[in-house]
Amino acid sequence: MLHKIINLTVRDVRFPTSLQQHGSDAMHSDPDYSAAYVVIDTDLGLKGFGLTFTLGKGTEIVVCAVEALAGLVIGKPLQEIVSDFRGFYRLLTSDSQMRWLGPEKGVIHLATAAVLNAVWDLWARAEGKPLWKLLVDMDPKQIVSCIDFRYITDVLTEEEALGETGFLMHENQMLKEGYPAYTTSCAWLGYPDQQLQQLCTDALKNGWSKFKVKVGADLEDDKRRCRLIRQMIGPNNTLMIDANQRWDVGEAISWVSSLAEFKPLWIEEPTSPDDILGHAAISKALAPLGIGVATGEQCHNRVMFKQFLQASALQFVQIDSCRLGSVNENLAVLLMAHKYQVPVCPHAGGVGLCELVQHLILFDYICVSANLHNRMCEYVNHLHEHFTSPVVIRDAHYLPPKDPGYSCEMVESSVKRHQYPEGEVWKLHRT
Ligand SMILES: C[C@H](O)[C@@H](O)CC(=O)C(=O)O
Ligand SMILES: [Mg+2]
Repeated sequence: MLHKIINLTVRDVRFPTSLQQHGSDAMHSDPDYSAAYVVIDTDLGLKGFGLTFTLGKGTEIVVCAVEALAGLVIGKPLQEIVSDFRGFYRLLTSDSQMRWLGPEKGVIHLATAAVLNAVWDLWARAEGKPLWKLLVDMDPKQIVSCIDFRYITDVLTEEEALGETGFLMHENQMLKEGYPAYTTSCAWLGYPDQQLQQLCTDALKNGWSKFKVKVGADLEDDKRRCRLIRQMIGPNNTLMIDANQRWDVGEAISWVSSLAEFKPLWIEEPTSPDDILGHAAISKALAPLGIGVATGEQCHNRVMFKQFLQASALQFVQIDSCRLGSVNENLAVLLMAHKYQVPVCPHAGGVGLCELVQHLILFDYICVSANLHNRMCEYVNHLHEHFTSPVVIRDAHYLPPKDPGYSCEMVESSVKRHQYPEGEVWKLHRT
């Protein structure tokens, strides 16, 4: 723990996923899965790796924001950071000049996530544990000491939070069976029906039973695609639909009502991610149809999640390891979701997100929720080969990672090839 941070580098790493429409949805028709990839060096040689997920062009802006935050990290001993992690989170999010860019939202918060993810990775490596195990082994007081309770004490105080964690059940069950997953990889919006059918057939053979379909661009297309998938997966498997913020509130209600015959468990991001009362209205209108509302991948911070929960505006909380202020802020959301008894189903559609978020949901199950009803973690099957400790999926379950850290170290040759604009992959695509 005597490691002192002596340097922080950040690189713009992009994958040309849009060429084959991987990751496409009703609002993001050309998504190049990308990351602002952070490496922190320490005086004793140990490194920490972190990232935040972005799409193509936006990455360069996040890289600038990470560079702006670097000065707050370099020179700090790891021990000093983790012995007052709440204070360090505040230092990064409350800098009196940079907070004007957020506060705690947008580019500056994505950058905060990248930096803090690297610090958590460093801490877990220093302890020789995968991050989920580092969290599970902490006593509840230490967990709670990592959380900034500013703006959420009307819903969750520090004392209450102590009572929401610490069951320590089911670790062995997770090690044996893993955490249930669903797949989004069969039905990105830009995939033709034939590809969708083929991918769905393969997924069923590989034991998948929960599927998410992108919707929202054209109602007739949505009906055809949902019918196709429902016919293939049968009545007992689970279907979810995701509109990526395409509709106004009234439109969301009528559009989703016309897809109700396909029995989706949830409609994800039906409207603007900032419209809490709009989500509440949609939730209320769709409840009689048995369809819940899921959101979170573009929910800025714990304060927004608090209000979504207070307003009964969502029935599934989708935490994101790179949108919120890293583990610290995600812990706050997990504990608030538990208080409201709303299931957490993490978002993972992006590069590195599966690798990261599996740690958080394992902690949630083992120490907070102890419940698997209507709970599952998203899985997408792209780009795992670029990580040194890629996720391991068995029978549609995430197996707990064993390597020390937060699983987001990238293979250095992959980083070099995909670095924008000088990597060889991008030289090829620009000629
Ligand atoms: C642009 C991303 O692929 C997005 O569509 C992911 C997403 O909404 C999800 O995984 O859910
Ligand atoms: Mg989504």
